[in-house]
Amino acid sequence: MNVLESIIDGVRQDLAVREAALSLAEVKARAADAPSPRRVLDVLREPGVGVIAEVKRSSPSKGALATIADPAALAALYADGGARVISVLTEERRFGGSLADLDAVRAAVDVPVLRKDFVVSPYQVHEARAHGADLVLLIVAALEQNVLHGLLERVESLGMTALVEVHTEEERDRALEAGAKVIGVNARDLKTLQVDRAVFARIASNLPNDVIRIAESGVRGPADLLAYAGAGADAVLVGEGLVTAGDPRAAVADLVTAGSHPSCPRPSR
Ligand SMILES: O=P(O)(O)OC[C@@H](O)[C@@H](O)c1c[nH]c2ccccc12
Repeated sequence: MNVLESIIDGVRQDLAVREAALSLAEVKARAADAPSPRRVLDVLREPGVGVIAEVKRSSPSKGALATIADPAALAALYADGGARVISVLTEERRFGGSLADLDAVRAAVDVPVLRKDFVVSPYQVHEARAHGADLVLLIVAALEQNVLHGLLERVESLGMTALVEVHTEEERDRALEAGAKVIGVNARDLKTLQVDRAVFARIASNLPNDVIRIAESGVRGPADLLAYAGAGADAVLVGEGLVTAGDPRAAVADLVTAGSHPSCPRPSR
């Protein structure tokens, strides 16, 4: 079993517990009662390279990164620093996240919020909406093509936006075939956990013009943002570099400043 498969194993076990506690019908009813999702595509198309700031306590590759006793306070600092979107990991076993974190962050900020998890079932999509998510991550490597299609349609039918994550050319083609409007290229291979920042340039270079491109993982500071910008990124998704920063607001602001400076390479589309 590779790392991704073993993470998904645990995710399915935890999901079974939640499904036994709360029916799909009840989750759907809660999702229907939730305030409407925000319009994410417009936010991601604003000028300059955007920053998606992640609430991330730990990871399978690095172990514990930060305690984050108050995820709402961290998210508020991120938003204050100029983050366009806040990403909240809700996977518990490897990343130390929870749906309670998502609730707390949702209540603390006005910017769009991403539910970052290993989504394999429609239940999790309705759950994301019920907890106020505006975006949902779908990882192509974790999904059969027909399941990817179905989940993407469900995300959009609830008014949310799918961030469709790829790591290879084949996965990129599958994301496009499924109708992805926002594609995240993860520099980290979830099967081996190795980071290779060059993957973004290779995979993002021949995406259709109207697809929004997010560079995920490995951003340590403004220089990495500028490199991804030069390869056509509309936004970068940053976790470790922000949760380990002494001043997360300033760390986000430094990235935002680099991404909006006139010398920053702009997506020429
Ligand atoms: O901490 P980093 O290197 O800045 O990476 C953030 C983000 O890209 C990473 O957390 C991530 C990307 N795709 C994922 C899928 C599941 C869990 C986590 C992720």
